[in-house]
Amino acid sequence: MCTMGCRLIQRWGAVVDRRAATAAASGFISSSAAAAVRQLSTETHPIHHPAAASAKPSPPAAGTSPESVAEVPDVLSAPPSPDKQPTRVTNHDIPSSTERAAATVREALRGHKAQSPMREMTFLESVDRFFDDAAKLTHVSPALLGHIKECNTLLEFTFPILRSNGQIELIRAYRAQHSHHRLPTKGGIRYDVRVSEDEVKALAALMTFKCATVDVPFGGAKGGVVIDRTKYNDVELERITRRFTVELIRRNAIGPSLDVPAPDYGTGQREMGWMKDTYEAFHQKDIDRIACVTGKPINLGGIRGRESATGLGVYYGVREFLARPDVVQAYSIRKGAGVAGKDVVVQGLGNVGFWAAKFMRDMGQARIVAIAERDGYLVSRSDEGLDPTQVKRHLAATGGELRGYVEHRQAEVGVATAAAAMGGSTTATTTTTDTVAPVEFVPGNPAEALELDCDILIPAALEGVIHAGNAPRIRASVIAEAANGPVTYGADAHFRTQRQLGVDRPLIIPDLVLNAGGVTVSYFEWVKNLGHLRFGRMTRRIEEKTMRAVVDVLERHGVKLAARDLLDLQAGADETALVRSGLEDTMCTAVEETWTAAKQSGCDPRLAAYSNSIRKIAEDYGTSGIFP
Ligand SMILES: NC(=O)C1=CN([C@@H]2O[C@H](COP(=O)(O)OP(=O)(O)OC[C@H]3O[C@@H](n4cnc5c(N)ncnc54)[C@H](OP(=O)(O)O)[C@@H]3O)[C@@H](O)[C@H]2O)C=CC1
Ligand SMILES: O=C(O)CCC(=O)C(=O)O
Repeated sequence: MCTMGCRLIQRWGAVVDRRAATAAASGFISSSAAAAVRQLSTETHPIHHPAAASAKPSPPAAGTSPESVAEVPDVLSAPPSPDKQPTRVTNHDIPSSTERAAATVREALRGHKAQSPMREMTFLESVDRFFDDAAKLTHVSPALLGHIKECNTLLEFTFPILRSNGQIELIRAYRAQHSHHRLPTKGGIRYDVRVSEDEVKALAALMTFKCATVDVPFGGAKGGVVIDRTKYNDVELERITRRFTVELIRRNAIGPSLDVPAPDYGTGQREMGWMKDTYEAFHQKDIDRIACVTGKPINLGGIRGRESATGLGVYYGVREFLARPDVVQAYSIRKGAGVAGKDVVVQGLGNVGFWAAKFMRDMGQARIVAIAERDGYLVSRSDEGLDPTQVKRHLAATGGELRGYVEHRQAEVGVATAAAAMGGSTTATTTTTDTVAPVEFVPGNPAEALELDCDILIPAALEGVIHAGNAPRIRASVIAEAANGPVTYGADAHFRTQRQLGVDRPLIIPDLVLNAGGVTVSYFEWVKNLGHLRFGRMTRRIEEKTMRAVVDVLERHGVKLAARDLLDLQAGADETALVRSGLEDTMCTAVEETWTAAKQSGCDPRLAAYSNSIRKIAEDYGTSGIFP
């Protein structure tokens, strides 16, 4: 363990010995592995370090002007700044999975770099720069600001897994815990080849500020496993997930009161179920053990509404910003107030993108004009736009490819039309139309979709997609940050310059506010798990009876209610209704607080959200003091 000011970095090289290999070979929990974990979990690896009386503010990040933004982030080879990165200690050569991952990333970045020759800073530097700019709007002391900004703990480790072909492979993984001012720390687990130290630290910092923005009582964390999940079968993915969980257990980096993971890019309910099951195997005496992770399947203690929460929160957030006449005026929002009738482009139809698109269309009456995925993008020129559910179904059938969607729909509609002509019944998917909406598939670089003419652009895949290189070509009136960090500091600086020049710039609804629905409902799930009771279970029927009595009184006084109103009035709130109500309230409050601060400080919503959260965290330190 080494301490550097307020920052504690813990790293352990993997114990790549025969015993670990045998444990992995046996499909994970062999008795020897269990014994090893038991032994290691008794070691003390304290990760809660509020002590920071000697915290010094970190120096400003390199490249401090928009013009000096560094090269497009090469997440693998970007040189670490010496003041922040202690010498890497590992006890083995670079794992083969990391080498393969590196090759894949370099390949992907080649296309990206060809697109944007501008120099750009890393993700973490970008987050740090936003923090620094926002900090100037607060009256927090430089020393405390330094403490709030730094990542407290970084775990980096490797572990072996046995592939189905009998080969042993080393996997690299991370967990960053950015702040322990509130416990547990909280944040998702990402499975992707681009996962790196810089990325998890940036994402963990965003979690800290996001939780403060929506008043969710957690510190920020984020984890990641460096794999291309498409290259592993389900058995291998389960082994990786379970072994990763054990590596967290042995470092005291998972637990209901310590650190609570959740889904992120490349993971979902399934992985959270495996993590929970693994954690439980080692903590049977802990009555709160299922609160060790959120985003679980409902039958394993998950909560209704978590899967769609981030996307629904995105819709609520956009709706709330666009409902404000002063926002519409300040950013000259095309087509004026409201979501209805707006043209929307979505990048990434995963968990967040799908639900965001669905709610924008179904609840907001927006038109989804384009959807981008890895292999290209779909553009619709019809009045009704794209139906995200149909596109998602196609992606599921093709293993994630948009290619073939147009032909597939044509065939579907053709069959339905023929069936209808023969007097046969039509299916639910085809009753609404008998001709295929004019949809075009544009193969190739999905990033081109970001530059399409639209009202609302929803990047819902990865960070850094709107950068200094393509920012001048973005035509959207609103950029709704469903992903974490999709707009770089360089791009943001470009848009701010536009403002100074009196040119219209997009309203950027920042990630700290807009995608906070996920962690908000994770908080509800955690509370549900600690309470050991489903929300609404004790109240729904009594609410129904009370409302029935009220309706009876109204009817006795001659008030006639329509059947639909009667149903609505008498429905007691179940878990889904309560979760959505809590989510909507949280999002509305966050937008209100953010926009109020933006007006007071004369800044954009991003800096307003950062500065509000910095103030809240500083207030926590002010009242709790600094240990010891
Ligand atoms: N899940 C959550 O609750 C939350 C997630 N977020 C953030 O939202 C973002 C998305 O997360 P999530 O939806 O969970 O992840 P998913 O893995 O569910 O979905 C991501 C989608 O984006 C696609 N994609 C990848 N690269 C590109 C590209 N270049 N162009 C277009 N599409 C692409 C992926 O395709 P493929 O499957 O082929 O890789 C996948 O369909 C991340 O930034 C995450 O941190 C934020 C808050 C909460
Ligand atoms: O649900 C959670 O706890 C975390 C969600 C997350 O990772 C995020 O908001 O980026």
